[in-house]
Amino acid sequence: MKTALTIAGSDSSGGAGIQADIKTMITNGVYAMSAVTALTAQNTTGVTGIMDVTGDFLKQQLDAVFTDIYPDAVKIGMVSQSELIEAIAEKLKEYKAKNIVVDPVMVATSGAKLISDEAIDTLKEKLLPMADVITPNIPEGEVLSDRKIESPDDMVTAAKAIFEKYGCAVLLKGGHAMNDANDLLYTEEGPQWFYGKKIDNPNTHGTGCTLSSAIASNLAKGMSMKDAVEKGKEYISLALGAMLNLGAGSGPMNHGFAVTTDWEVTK
Ligand SMILES: Nc1ncnc2c1ncn2[C@@H]1O[C@H](COP(=O)(O)OP(=O)(O)O)[C@@H](O)[C@H]1O
Ligand SMILES: Cc1ncc(COP(=O)(O)OP(=O)(O)O)c(N)n1
Repeated sequence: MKTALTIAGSDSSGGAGIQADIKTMITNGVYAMSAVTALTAQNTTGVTGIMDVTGDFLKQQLDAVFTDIYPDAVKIGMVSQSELIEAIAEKLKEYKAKNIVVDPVMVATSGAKLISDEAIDTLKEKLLPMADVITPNIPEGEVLSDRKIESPDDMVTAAKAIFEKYGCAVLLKGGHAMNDANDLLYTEEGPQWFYGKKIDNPNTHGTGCTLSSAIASNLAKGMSMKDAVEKGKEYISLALGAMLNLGAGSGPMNHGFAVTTDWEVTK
């Protein structure tokens, strides 16, 4: 069985963060492991508290994982402090991690800031150059490219700028800010659009975490970047399309839409 590691924050409501990542990895057929960067007290209406782990403890978790069950892919999500980003960069280098997917999580849909300004600089300097692919949404793409993104043409210009700056593939996600759920992958082969029908579902909590984990799972299984993105997008469309409706705010998706509840022990 192929293996994947998520390095991210815990979402107590289970819709985003580590919990979304693990559900996604299981449903996509890989063995899931985690290194927790922070605990959040969070539900579908917002984030009420964040408690970061220490850099040393994050390193301990990464040592424990990499020296025992080596991950075929690594997904990185919420990392709010520079010290933690530096710890991740050091360990990924030490263990020669492969298939690194960085979701540069900055602000939750509910409006909570999930990274310090100083840590954004460290992310740019230390982690993005190590990534195989980064998956910013439109506001994150604006921060990384230093330009406004207001149209599909702007998406191409911004993704190219990020690709050239950090030397990794860029999947700029159109989901939240544009009319359609069209995402743009920029690689050394240039731009490629992945078109998606916008699903009329207000429950989009954790879409970014979920897509990046699906892509990491697909890379772990040996897919090309294009296939990993295409299949990842299919997965998120099905999870959103399952129309789960939980909580008072923007609720979670049904990550396990393909999991059956009527299994039986065969004798
Ligand atoms: N309503 C929707 N219908 C279909 N796909 C969506 C919808 N909202 C987001 N997506 C898709 O979910 C993925 C995550 O994108 P996005 O929601 O922009 O990320 P983030 O959670 O980081 O803001 C993208 O593939 C995007 O196109
Ligand atoms: C612990 C934690 N990590 C990441 C996020 C943000 O998740 P994302 O997938 O970008 O989803 P939305 O916040 O846009 O719904 C989070 N909320 N919590």
